[in-house]
Amino acid sequence: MHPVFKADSIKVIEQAAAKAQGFALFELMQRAGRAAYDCLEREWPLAHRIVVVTGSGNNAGDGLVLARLATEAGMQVTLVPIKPLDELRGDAATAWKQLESLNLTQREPDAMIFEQADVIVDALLGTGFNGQLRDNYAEVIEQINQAGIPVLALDLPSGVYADSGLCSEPHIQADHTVSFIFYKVCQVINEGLAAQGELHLASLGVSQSHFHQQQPVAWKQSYSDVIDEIPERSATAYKHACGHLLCVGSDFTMGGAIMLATETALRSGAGLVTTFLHPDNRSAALGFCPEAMWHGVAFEELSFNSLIDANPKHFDAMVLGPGLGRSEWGRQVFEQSFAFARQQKMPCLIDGDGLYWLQLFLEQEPKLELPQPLIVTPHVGEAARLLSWDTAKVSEDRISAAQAIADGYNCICLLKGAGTILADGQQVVIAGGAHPAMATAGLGDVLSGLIGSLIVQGMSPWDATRVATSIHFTAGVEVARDRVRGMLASELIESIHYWVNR
Ligand SMILES: NC(=O)C1=CN([C@@H]2O[C@H](COP(=O)(O)OP(=O)(O)OC[C@H]3O[C@@H](n4cnc5c(N)ncnc54)[C@H](O)[C@@H]3O)[C@@H](O)[C@H]2O)[C@@H](O)CC1
Ligand SMILES: [K+]
Repeated sequence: MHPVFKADSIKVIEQAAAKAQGFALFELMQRAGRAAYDCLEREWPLAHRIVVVTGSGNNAGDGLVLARLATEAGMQVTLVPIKPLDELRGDAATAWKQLESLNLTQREPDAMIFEQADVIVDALLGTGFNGQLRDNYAEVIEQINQAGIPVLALDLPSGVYADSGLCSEPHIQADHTVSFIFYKVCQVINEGLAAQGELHLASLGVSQSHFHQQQPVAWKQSYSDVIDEIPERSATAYKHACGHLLCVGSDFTMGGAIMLATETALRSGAGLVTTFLHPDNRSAALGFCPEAMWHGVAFEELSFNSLIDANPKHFDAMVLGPGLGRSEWGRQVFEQSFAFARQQKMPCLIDGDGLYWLQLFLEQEPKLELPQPLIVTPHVGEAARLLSWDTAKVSEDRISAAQAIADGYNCICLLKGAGTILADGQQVVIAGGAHPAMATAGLGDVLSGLIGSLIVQGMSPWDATRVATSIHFTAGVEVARDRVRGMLASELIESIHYWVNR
C-alpha cells in the first residue's frame, strides 16, 4: 500500500527527509529532474526534439534539471518559459543557473513550437497550483493539448489540483506523469486520474521513515496488495463451511440486479447463496443461475418473515438493496430484512435502493438502531442523501464524505467514483481507479455480491470490502482492456472467478 498525502504534508516531509539525510532540498530537485529524464528516455527512446514548458515555481526547476540532462545526452532542447527564467527563486533559480551557460533556445509559446516537438515536458504547475489559471496559462495549456504531441507531466499535469483531483479547464492531458516522493490525492481519485496518463512514482530516496508526523490522507491499495488476504481453502472444505450469503433485492422492474450479486457471490466462492426477490423474477433467476436458492417474496402476504421461518438456515451475511426499488414492496422488504439483519447480528451490506430506504427510515426515526457490522456502498448522489449534503459538496471532497458517513453511521463506507474510497472510521483506503468502460449498469451489484461472498468465507467486513474493491476493478480493466464502452457487468463475473483464485 502506498501513502497518499496532501501537498503541504509533502513539503514538510521533503524538508524532514533532506535534513535527516544531510542534503539540501536542491538535491531533491536534481533527483526529481533525473527521475523525469529517465522516464522520458525509457518511454520515448527515439525522441530527440524536446520542448520544456516552465512556469514560475519549483515545478519549473524540475523541468530545467531535465532540460540540462536531455541536452547533455545530445537531445535538442527548446525552453518555453511562461515566466521569465531570471525571476525564478530558490531552488528553481539554482536549476536555471546550472543551465544558463548552455544557451538553450528559448521561444515564446506558440502552436508551431509545440507541434514540432517529439515530446513536450510540462513543468508549468505542480503542487503549488491554486485558484483559477492566471495570465496566459490557459492559452498555453490549450496549445499544448491541441498539438497532439506526447506530453510528460512533472509531478502532476498542470491545471490539476493536487489535493482534490479536480481539474481546472483547461488542464494538461498527459501521456505519462512522474509523481515525486509520494502520491498526491489527484493521483488516486477524480478527474486527475484521466489527465495523468500512465503514472510513475519516483520516491527520490524519501521513505515512510520520513513521514515526520504527517498523516497520510489515505492509503492507495492495488490488487497485488490484497490477493494474499483471501483465505486458503482446504481440500476437505464443504459448502456449509464456506459460508451462506443471503441476498435481498430486485423488484419486478430491476430483476437483474440481485441476480448479478447472487451469481458473483457463488463465482467468488460463497458456499451457498439464498436470494429473496420479487416473485415475478423467480423463474428468470433460476434460468440465470440454477445454483442459487431463489425465493419469491409475494406482495400480498409480504411474507419475508414467514419465508425466513420456513428456511431456518444460518446466514453469515446479508446483501440488501440491489434493485429493491422504491415501491411499497421494496419498503416492506427493506423493513423486514433490516430488522432480521439486526436481530441476527450478521454483517449487512446495504446498496442501491436499500440506501434510499435506510435514509428514509432514519428521517422518520433518527435513533433507529442499525445492524452491525454495517457496510454501505453509495455513489455520490446516494452519499449526498445520507449526509444531507449537496451533491457538489460530496463530489468536491469524496474522502471527507466517506469519512463522515463512516463516522455518522458507525459503518464501513464504500464511496463509488473514479478511485473508490473506503472508510471505516479509522482509516481511508483508495482502491481501483478510473476506466471509461466501468460507467455501466450493474457493476455495483456485482461488487456487493463479491463483498458479501468474501465476508461469508471468513473475512472481516473491512477486509472483505477492501479486497473485493481491488478485485472488482482489476476484473473490470481486464475485461474492458482498451474498449471504452459496451462492457456488461455480467462479463466481470468470470474474470472475478479468475482473480479470486490467483
Ligand atoms: N525542493 C522542493 O521543494 C521540491 C519541489 N519539487 C517540485 O516543486 C513543485 C512544487 O513547487 P512550488 O510549491 O514552487 O509550486 P509550483 O511550481 O507547482 O507552482 C507555484 C508557482 O505557480 C504559481 N501559481 C500558482 N497558482 C497559479 C495559477 N492559478 N495560475 C498561474 N500561476 C500560478 C505561483 O505563483 C508559483 O509561482 C512540486 O510539484 C515538484 O514538482 C520537486 O522538485 C521536489 C523537491
Ligand atoms: K506539471
